[in-house]
Amino acid sequence: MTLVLIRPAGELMIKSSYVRKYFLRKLIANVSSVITVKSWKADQGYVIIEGEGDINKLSHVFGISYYYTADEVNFSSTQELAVMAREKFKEIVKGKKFAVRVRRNGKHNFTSLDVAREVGKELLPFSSGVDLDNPEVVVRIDILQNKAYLYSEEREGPRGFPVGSTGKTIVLFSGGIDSPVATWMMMKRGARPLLLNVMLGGDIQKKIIIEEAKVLREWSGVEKIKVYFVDGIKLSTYLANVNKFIRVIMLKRLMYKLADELGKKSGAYSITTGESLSQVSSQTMKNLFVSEFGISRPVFRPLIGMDKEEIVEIARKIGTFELSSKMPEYCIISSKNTVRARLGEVLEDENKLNIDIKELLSQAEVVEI
Ligand SMILES: Nc1ncnc2c1ncn2[C@@H]1O[C@H](COP(=O)(O)OP(=O)(O)OP(=O)(O)O)[C@@H](O)[C@H]1O
Repeated sequence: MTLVLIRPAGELMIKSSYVRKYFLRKLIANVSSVITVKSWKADQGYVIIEGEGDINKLSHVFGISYYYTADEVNFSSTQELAVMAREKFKEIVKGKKFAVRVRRNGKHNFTSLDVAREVGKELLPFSSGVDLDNPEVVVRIDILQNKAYLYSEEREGPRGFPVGSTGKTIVLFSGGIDSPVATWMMMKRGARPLLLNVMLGGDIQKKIIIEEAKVLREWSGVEKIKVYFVDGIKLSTYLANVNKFIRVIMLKRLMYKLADELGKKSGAYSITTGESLSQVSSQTMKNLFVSEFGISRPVFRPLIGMDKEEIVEIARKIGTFELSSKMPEYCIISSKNTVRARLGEVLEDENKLNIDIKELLSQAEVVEI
């Protein structure tokens, strides 16, 4: 059995005690999906877990700032603690420049610096000296009242809120580079994503999307991810009669309407897209206004202010970039697209289409990952 310490994201810990407990329960549920949790307790900004498994997997659990394994010791004086720290760390600092970092919670008649000095003095003879700025090894001690946790390596978590803690969002998911990143960013804020794809590209597109959803699933803890595949070819036949300059905007409106309807059915209160301002002609401010006009759910666009390089960097980090790059160009609805669609004209043409969004959605194929 290993002792795992988690420092939850700061945002989570400043909530009122009731709300904090809610978030912590979600966090532990998601942690339990990647390691075995035998027991856990929350103590002054820490979650202390007795468990086992591969703790590297905690790097994919939102809501964690830092995580590490540690030894727990009881102590009654700083001298006693320094001796215990010497026994644990003397081999690790051997021949190395080291630093001692102490964090302290609770009431004590000593400071963190007092402990760092005493531990430093004990370890000095085994090491090649103290270097506070560029140490080769760091000796770390977290003090919680009369207990101390000794460790040398702390790992950074992804921060954010636990997935599933802040509600569901319908993601318009094309499977290109942007929408997986937008999904991940909403998951980072605790949202559980339901992916909606308007299938215009056939089996290869579908296969890639499922693979991308599997990558995102590695970040979603206990929450499964559903993908809804809507028949896009059927949808595009309706668009054949629409003026080619507004065809793409019309398609976008229909996608938003599908997402709104799915949100109604599944209790999701928002829609997420991978749009970034003016990246392509359908993403000008005017066209975004026309696309989402009359949609009842708020549309979240986590990438709105990012450029392509920034988006690609995140896609690489989360592991979706390779898959997105394999996405073939599919069925061009129109290559001529206005940058300033007129709302009146679009709404008028939309009325003539007479598309049954509910029926289209009810025929969607659903894959759960
Ligand atoms: N076939 C589709 N099914 C569902 N949503 C889509 C589809 N195509 C586009 N979208 C949504 O519209 C957004 C903008 O798509 P667009 O094709 O204009 O730009 P993009 O830069 O290619 O986006 P992405 O990289 O996500 O494919 C996408 O991020 C996604 O949210």
